Amino acid sequence: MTSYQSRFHESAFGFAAQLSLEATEKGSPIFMSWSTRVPEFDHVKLWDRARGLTGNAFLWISTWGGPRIVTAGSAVGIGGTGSGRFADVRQAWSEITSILRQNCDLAHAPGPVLVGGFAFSPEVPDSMGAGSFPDGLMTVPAVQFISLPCGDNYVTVNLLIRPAADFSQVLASRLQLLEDLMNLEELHNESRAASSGVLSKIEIPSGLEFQRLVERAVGEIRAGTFEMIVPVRELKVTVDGEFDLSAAVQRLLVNSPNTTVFASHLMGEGSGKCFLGATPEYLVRLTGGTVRTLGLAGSIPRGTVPEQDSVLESQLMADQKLRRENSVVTEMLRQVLSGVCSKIEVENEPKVLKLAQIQHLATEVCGMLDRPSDVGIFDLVAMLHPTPALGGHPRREALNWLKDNESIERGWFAGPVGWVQSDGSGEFGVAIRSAFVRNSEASLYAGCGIVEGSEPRAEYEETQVKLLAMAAALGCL
Ligand SMILES: C=C(O[C@@H]1C=C(C(=O)O)C=C[C@H]1O)C(=O)O
Repeated sequence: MTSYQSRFHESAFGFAAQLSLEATEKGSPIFMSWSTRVPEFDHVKLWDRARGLTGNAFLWISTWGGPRIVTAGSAVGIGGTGSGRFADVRQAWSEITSILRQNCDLAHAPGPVLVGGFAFSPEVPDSMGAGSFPDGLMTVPAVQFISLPCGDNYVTVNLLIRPAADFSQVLASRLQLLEDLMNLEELHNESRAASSGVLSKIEIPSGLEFQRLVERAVGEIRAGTFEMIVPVRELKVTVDGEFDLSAAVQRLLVNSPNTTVFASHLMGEGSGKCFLGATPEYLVRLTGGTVRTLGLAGSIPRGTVPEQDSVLESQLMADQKLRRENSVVTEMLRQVLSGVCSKIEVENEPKVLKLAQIQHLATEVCGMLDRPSDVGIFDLVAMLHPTPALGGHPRREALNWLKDNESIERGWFAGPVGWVQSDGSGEFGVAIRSAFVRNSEASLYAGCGIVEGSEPRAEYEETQVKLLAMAAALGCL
């Protein structure tokens, strides 16, 4: 045991012993979150090691700022089902935070972080079988690593301490896990058979059928059923061997500017399953009562040379159809926030958000919560999801039509994925530009906003462009 590891032991065991006495005296449990500062670490290597050691690992690295997070294992898993999945998690998290105790020798330690995500729609039957992700699953990790924007890095061990119960075995195993995670220099690539080639690629539905779906959607728009809708398609790729998830995350980080890279790995039956992506869109960011959300809709490809790129950018800004798409989304966000916020600010005009292969119209909407103690991040998620950018407008009519007409299960695609801290701050991205990977099979997804005047062929091509980043990351272009 190195000297700092023995310091970890002394400090964490001392704190736990004190809390155990208190819990026994009070006759009720205490949730311990013990943190210490550590040197800078390699997030992707840690995540890879965490999934190898525990099966349950989460990574979040965002260009929106905020913390960079890697977690390992689970101290508490919180499931949520059906349309109440957000409220289920909110309730369980508030129970945990009400019995939370952190060691107070570190003033800025982040405390426990709740990480995970939710399915796009809980109403869709699970055709992915036991391999898929649940309606909602957020985890208080056994061990977490957080890099704060100020440059400080913390490691935290979380543990539920029950009255009159022995905590020492579980704590010792969490500290052992921490030690194993931190010994990165000893990390030899666990022998996972890397994929040696693509065996098959299947479009669901076929390109032609998807274009017909878009055509039907445009017909419904003309008939007045809804104003905007976002059909999604899937690309199922099978490879020989296994996908290299660590390389995929690394590639996303390097090749996807202006996005948040996330990767949630869970133990499946007998093997792991992973949902990962690099999303340019956030559903909600909450800090100190300030809410931010993003209207991201209206897209055009990037140019191959700078002159062509700026011509395309001007076209994007001038296109009335695309501007309308963006304003439908922004208006809904504004309306939702106006129910719970004051001082709402909406940018006058969209900005152009440039990604590697595509550029989007983006309008930020922000406000101050009127009653931050009553309305929290899970309430905001429940109100905002799904925005017209991923469902349609009006919401109910659009979702009903998708349920009857879209031939895939979205799973966690386009659902909220993110993290929350014990003070209620946190962020949820919209999980697009993502894939669900299990063994040798990956499902990549892409959708497109359809409004009056949308052309099926152009929309299909837009989804092709949106699939590129994930396909390149997984090595199956
Ligand atoms: C549905 C997706 O993206 C959404 C649709 C967009 C559009 O149609 O212009 C743009 C950004 C996203 O809100 C996707 O990437 O799959």
